[in-house]
Amino acid sequence: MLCNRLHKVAIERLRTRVPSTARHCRYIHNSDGTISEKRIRNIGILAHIDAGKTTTTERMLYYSGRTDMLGEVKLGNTVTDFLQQERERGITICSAAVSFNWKEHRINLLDTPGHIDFTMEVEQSLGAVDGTVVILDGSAGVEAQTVTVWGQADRHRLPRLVFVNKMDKESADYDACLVDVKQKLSTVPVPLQMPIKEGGKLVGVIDVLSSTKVIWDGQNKGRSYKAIPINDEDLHDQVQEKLYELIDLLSGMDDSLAQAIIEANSFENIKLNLVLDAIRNCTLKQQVVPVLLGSSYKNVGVQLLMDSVLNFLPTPNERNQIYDCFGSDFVGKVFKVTHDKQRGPITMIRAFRGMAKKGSKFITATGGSETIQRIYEPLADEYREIDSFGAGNIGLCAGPKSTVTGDLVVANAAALKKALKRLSIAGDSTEETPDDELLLASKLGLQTTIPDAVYFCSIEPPSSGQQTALDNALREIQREDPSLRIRYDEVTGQTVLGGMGQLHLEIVKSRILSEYRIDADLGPLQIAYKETLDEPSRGQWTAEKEIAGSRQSVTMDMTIYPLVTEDNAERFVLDNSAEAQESLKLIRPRQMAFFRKGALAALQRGPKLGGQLANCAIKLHALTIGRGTADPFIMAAAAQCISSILRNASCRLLEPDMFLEIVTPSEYLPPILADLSRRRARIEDVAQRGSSNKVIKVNAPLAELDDYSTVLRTISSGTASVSMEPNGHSPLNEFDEAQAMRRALGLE
Ligand SMILES: Nc1nc2c(ncn2[C@@H]2O[C@H](COP(=O)(O)OP(=O)(O)OP(=O)(O)O)[C@@H](O)[C@H]2O)c(=O)[nH]1
Repeated sequence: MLCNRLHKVAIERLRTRVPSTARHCRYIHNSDGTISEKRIRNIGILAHIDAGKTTTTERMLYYSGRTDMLGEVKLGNTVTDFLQQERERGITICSAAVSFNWKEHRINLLDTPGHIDFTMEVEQSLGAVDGTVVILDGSAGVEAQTVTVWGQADRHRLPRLVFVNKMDKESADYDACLVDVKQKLSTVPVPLQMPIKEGGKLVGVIDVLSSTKVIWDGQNKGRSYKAIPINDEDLHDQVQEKLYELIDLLSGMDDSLAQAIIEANSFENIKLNLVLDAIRNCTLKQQVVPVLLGSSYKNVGVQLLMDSVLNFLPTPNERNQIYDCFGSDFVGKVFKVTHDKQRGPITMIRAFRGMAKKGSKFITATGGSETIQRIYEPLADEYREIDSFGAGNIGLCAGPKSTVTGDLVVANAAALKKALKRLSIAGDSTEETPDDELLLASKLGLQTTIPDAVYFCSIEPPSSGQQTALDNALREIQREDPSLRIRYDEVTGQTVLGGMGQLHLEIVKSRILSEYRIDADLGPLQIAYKETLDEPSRGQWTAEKEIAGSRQSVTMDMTIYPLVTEDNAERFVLDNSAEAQESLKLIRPRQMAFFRKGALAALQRGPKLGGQLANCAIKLHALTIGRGTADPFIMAAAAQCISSILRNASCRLLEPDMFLEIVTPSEYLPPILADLSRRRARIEDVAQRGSSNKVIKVNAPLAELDDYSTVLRTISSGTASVSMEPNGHSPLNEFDEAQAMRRALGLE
C-alpha cells in the first residue's frame, strides 16, 4: 500500500535531519566563498499584527543553532525586534534581516512589521525575497492586514506558504482557516498537516504526505520531536483520504503526477517524490499554497515549516530572470538602510547578479559612486564580517553614504549602459540623463511606489541650536524609511513631517529622542489632503537671470489638465501638434529631463493647503532655452511656471479615506452602523462570520475616524474589533471642503 511505502521514506526523512546545532555549514559555500544559489532561500514573513512573526522567527533562529536562547516578545528580548521602541511596545516596526543555516541550506529571512503604518517596510522587503511565509493566528483566520500583505505578495508574484500559528489556543480552528484562505485570499490551499490535540493541548501534527504523527515532547524547548506511525485505523483512513484528495487536486495541475496516476491506474503506489515535486511546481507557479500548522509559542511545528521552506519555496535562480540583462555584472537592490552607532549607515543589499566584494564600488540612482568598505552577514543588529556576497544572497554593507532604501545598485556606469542596451531602451543618445536608472527600473518593473502620507505634523527642536542636529537625524531616518516625508514650510518656517499614521509619526519622535537625544516637539496631527483641478488651466512663463556673468533664460507654455484615472497615465506629455514639435525639437534630451523633473516636482504642492496634486497631468506646448542656461535653472523655471498656473486654476481638496473591517457580535450591529453613518461612512458589506459575529466592511473619511477604536470598544462593551488601512482619496463637497480648510488653517 502507498502508505506503508511512504511511511518508511518519510520517517527516514524526518529522522535523518541534519543536526541543527551546526552553526556554520562550510559545505554550502562555493570555492570563491559565495553560496551556491540552489542552497539559498530568501523569504519574507508576513502577517496581520500579532499573528506571531517575531515568535516564529525566534524559534527558527534557535532550532537552527543560530542563537543559544529563545527570546520572547513579552520579555522584550527577541533578536529581530531590536529597536528600543519595538521592545517597549512589543511590536515590529522595522523589518529585520536574519540568516541561518538549516539542513545544508542558507535561509535569509526578513521579519516584517504587521501594523499598517509600516506597510512601506513590507513593500521594500518583498522586493528582496523570492518567497514568503504568511502566518495566520489560528483563532482569527485571515484578518484585514493578512489580505493587504497577500495583495502585496501578489504584486511581487511571490510563491507562498501559509503557517496557521497559535493552534494551541482553545478557540483555534484549522478548518475555518483553510476556508478563509480559499475564500478571502482567492487561492487553493493544500493542507499538508492536521492538528493533534491531547486533553485540549496541541502536542503535534499529522504529516499527511507521510501519514505519520509528528510529536513534540515538550522538553528542551521543542528541539526534539519524533515521527511515529498512526496506529488508530479510523484516523489512518481519514489521513489516507486527505492524501488522496491532495493528490487528486495536484494531478489536475501537474502533468507528471497525472501521468503517474494514469500509469498506476490509482492513487496508490505514487512515489512521495512525485507528490513533493508536484506541490513544489504548483507552489512556484502560484497555483496552490501549502498550508502547515503549529504553535510557535508552545514550540510545536516550526521545524517542519523550515523543511517546507526548503522543499517548496524557490531558489534565487528560479526567479529574477529580469536581471539577465546584467550578465555577470553586479546588480542588487537596497531593501533597507539602518544607522548603526559604531558602524554608521548600513546598506542592506539583495544581490541578483554578480558579486560584491569588500573594497569594491557600485553606482546608485543618484549617479554617485559608493565604496563598500565592509560586508556583514545579517543577524538583526549583530554583525559578522564576510569578504563578499554573490547573486541570490544578502549582504549588509558599510561604506555607502547616500544610498537610500529602494535604490537599484549596479557595478558601474558601463554595466548600466550595457544592460540598457540589452533591453534596447538606450535609444541613439549617448548623453547620460538623470533618468537612466529610473528608465531601467521602470523597464524592469522595479519602481517602488512610496505610499501617500495620510497625516502630517510640524516638528521643532527644543532650541534653535539643535535644528541642524534634528535635520540630520530626520535625514538619516528618512534614508531608512522612505515613507516618512519631510518638507520645509516656507510660510511658517517649520519642518513638516508626513507619515502613514499617528503611530508612524510618534515612533519617529521617540526614535529622535532615544537614538539622537533630541527632545523634539511635534505639532498637532493634521490630515494630509490632496488637491486636484476641475478643468484644464494653461499658462506661459519666462524666467531670466544673470548668474556669474552668464545669462540664463527659459520661456515656456504649458497646460495642467485633469485625468480621469491616474493608473499608468504619463504625468508629463509633449503636445504633438506640428507647431509644438517644431519648438520642442531643439531641446536636448538632458535639458528635457531636467525640465520634466522640475515641472513634476511642482505638482507636489497645491495652492489650497499645500497638498500633493492628484489626478492631473502636464502638457508642454512650447519651450525655449537660452544658450548656456544651466540645468538647475531649467528645473527651477519649470517649477515656477507650474506653481503660477496652479495659483490661477480652480482646485479642489481630496480627503484620505480608510477601509475598515469591523468584527462584532451581532447584537451590537445596529449601534455600530448608526455611529458609522454619523461619520460619513459608506457601508460596502455586512456579512455573517461564524454563528454569532458580523463583519462590516466600510469606507470612511480619515477625518471622521479620530478615536474610532475607543468609541467602538465603548459601543460594543469591548467585544468588537476593527482594522483599518488607507484606501485612496475622494473629493469633498463644498461645505465639507470649507470646514476642512478652516480646521487645517487652525480657524476652528
Ligand atoms: N498562544 C500563543 N501565543 C502566541 C503564539 N505565537 C505568538 N504568540 C504571542 O502573540 C503575541 C504576538 O506575537 P509576535 O511574535 O510579536 O507577533 P508579530 O506578528 O511579530 O507582531 P507584530 O510584528 O507586532 O505585528 C505575543 O504575545 C506572543 O507571545 C502561539 O503560537 N500561541
